[in-house]
Amino acid sequence: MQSARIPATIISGFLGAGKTTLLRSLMEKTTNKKIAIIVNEFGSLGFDGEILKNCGVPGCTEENIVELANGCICCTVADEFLPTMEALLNRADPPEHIIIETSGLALPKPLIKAFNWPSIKTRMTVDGVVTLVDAPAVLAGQFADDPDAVAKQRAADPSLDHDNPLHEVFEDQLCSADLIILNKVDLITSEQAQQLCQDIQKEIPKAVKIIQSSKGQIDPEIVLGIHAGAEDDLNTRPSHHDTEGEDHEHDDFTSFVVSVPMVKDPEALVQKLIQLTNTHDILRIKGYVHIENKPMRLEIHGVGQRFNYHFDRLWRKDEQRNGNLIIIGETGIDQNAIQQALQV
Ligand SMILES: Nc1nc2c(ncn2[C@@H]2O[C@H](COP(=O)(O)OP(=O)(O)OP(=O)(O)O)[C@@H](O)[C@H]2O)c(=O)[nH]1
Repeated sequence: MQSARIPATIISGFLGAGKTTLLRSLMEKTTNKKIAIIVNEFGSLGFDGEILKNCGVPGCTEENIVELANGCICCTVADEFLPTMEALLNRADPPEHIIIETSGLALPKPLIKAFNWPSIKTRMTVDGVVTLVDAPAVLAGQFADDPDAVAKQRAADPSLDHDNPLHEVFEDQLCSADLIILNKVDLITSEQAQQLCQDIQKEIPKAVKIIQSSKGQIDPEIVLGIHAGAEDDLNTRPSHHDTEGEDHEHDDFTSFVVSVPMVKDPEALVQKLIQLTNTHDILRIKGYVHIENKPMRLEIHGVGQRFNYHFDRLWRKDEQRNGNLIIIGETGIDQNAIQQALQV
């Protein structure tokens, strides 16, 4: 008799939608199961993994968290993802559930397909693809297509369907989902949330449950235990990756790390970052900064023009108090100008 397959949950959602926050909340609330986490990042610094390892939740240990940084998981499936999964499965004491946080730019479908790889197909199944949506970002039109531009493009080349790479990633992440979480509803009205749920339902080809949340506060029973078997159900999940092959949206985005000297006033730094976000095509900023006379490091998050920060932990004695910010933006962004602006 074949033994039960280990379920895996894929958490998808655009940059800054709240994936790490949800993951942390799921780990906090799930104490009866041995969960392993795979965290994938577009940038080269393992920032999300660092947050989880420092969050103090008992299940979030070094051993349980595997980081796959430097590229989107959907492009490195064979080289990195599959060996990582095999290593987890071959542990003497394998996990009972695996949660994979994809990078905000990853297209979920190639990852779902990887579960049909012979070495893991008989031992694992995709329990569900959960896609987080940043409600205020959608409301602000961040993922909107420009219908006129699309029409013109289609006339020139019928194989193209969109002019906005953000929309393509957004659409792919929605179309792959078994469950959609409209997150950050604390920042919008309930009428706006309802309207967004209706708008999202129109974007996707099948009926998918959409739930609302703030800070990823959701009962883990809803998120873990969907029993979708997504790898056997690929045809209902249309993706731009199906037609574009390896040459897909990631070419439109870039990521780099800027070092930031010690800062006197966090608020002044945030104002500068907002200004940079207004003048350059920056989508996401995250990292740690050294604040003058403060023994703790400052964790900063910028999602579009919305920034927040808090002191996360004491600098360690053996640690250089280097400030580093990961910047993710559209290709062609002026890295030198951004780096220079942050040196003063
Ligand atoms: N107001 C509000 N803020 C939220 C919510 N969920 C997450 N955030 C904040 O949004 C920022 C980004 O959250 P993350 O959980 O790091 O988002 P992410 O999707 O993991 O980000 P990437 O991995 O960079 O794509 C952080 O500052 C969070 O505190 C929410 O429901 N409401």
